[in-house]
Amino acid sequence: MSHLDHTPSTPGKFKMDKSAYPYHGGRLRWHSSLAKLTFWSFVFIGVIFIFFYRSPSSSSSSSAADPSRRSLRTSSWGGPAWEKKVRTSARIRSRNGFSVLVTGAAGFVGTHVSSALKRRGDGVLGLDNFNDYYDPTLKRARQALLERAGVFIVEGDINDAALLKKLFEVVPFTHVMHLAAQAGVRYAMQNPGSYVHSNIAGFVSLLEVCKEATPQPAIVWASSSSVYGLNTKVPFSEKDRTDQPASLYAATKKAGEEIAHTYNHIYGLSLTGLRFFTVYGPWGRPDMAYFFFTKDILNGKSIPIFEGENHGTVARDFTYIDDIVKGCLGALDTAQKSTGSGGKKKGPAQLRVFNLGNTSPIPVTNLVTILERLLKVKAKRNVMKLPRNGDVQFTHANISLAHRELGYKPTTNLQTGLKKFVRWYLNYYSAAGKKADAR
Ligand SMILES: O=C(O)[C@H]1O[C@H](OP(=O)(O)OP(=O)(O)OC[C@H]2O[C@@H](n3ccc(=O)[nH]c3=O)[C@H](O)[C@@H]2O)[C@H](O)[C@@H](O)[C@@H]1O
Repeated sequence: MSHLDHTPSTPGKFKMDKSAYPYHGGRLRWHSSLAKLTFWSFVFIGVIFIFFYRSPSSSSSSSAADPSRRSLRTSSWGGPAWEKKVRTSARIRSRNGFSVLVTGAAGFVGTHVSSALKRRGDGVLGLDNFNDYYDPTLKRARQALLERAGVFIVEGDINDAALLKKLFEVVPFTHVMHLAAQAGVRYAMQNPGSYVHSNIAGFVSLLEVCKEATPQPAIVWASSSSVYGLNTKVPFSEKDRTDQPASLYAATKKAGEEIAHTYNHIYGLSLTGLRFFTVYGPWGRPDMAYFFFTKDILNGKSIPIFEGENHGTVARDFTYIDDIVKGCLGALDTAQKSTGSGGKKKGPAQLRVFNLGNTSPIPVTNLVTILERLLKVKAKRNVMKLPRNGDVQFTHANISLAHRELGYKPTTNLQTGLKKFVRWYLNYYSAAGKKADAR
């Protein structure tokens, strides 16, 4: 029974008792019809007014019109003060530096990459729609962090072509680091539309604007280890098949790789896809297992630990955020220029895909043991069969291509990386708790 079923019936309050109306004459009926007509006219005018008042203007984020994005605000942009902020944030401060548009800048990887670029003197402008797929206060805290570093995040959606065009008018970006996406493997069963909206429509919207830009930027973007899907050949190499995705999330990332091929082929856009392997670390994503395991272990809640058929090990090639950031910067630094301009291809352009993993898969049960040691709390383990909702049993990256071409060399093992995560987690949430107590 839903709680609505418990709503008390209050006939005395809500039921109209006919006897309470003393008038039944013809004149009064005429009066009441006139009153009804006036009333409904007002309602009609009111509805029209509300409709026009609330419909988004061309300068607001289209995300607000799409409930699947769950963007919390209608952003507004434009105007001299806003343009000045955009320009200042994107200004290059080192010799041979880049000006980079980072989409998904308030996200986990986006925040780390933005601050690393800014630190070395590149110009960085962020773009993020601040949707509420997970706690937006964490995204706002990351935004505050970047603001202190001099990175401005424009609030808007990658599907907002007018906004993207405006950004390229204001700044001739040399590079785009495209990290905005609907992440998470299992959530795709709950909200498939949001994956299509961000990972496919959003990516195309961005590429359409990039291809028209003069100069065209070079684009580095986040694909995913999940594209290997049901591939059983390990370690996963870029040459392996990726045509058996196990989740819609994986399918949209795979689609992204094909879309990248098309825009490279037709328009001469330089495109580099990075297949991230289960990235973790400080300022991470609360929807990921290492993050909510930490929370639940501390709260004494049991944690679901997946295992394969016949108690088979479920393992991931967990990769620490600082290593991923180095891989992203390596990809930007080695990206060649796009060859087209104003929507026309002038010659062949670079098209690349790299694995960015750690090359040492760790069973999820070991991850939990490390967390128990770091948190000094025993986990309540609830071992269960890997549900059929998109998860694969095992990931393992072959990173020799990224090593050769990008100089990528991960140096952080899971024990060390989780130690840094736990330190951040305890600090961040104890500070947040103190703030809440003070309110
Ligand atoms: O590598 C990637 O490309 C992907 O990595 C993660 O996906 P996933 O590896 O599934 O990361 P988690 O959701 O944190 O799961 C980690 C491990 O914990 C396991 N798990 C997850 C949830 C749970 O309740 N119990 C459990 O045992 C999963 O099966 C998996 O083996 C990210 O969520 C994706 O956005 C990303 O694209």
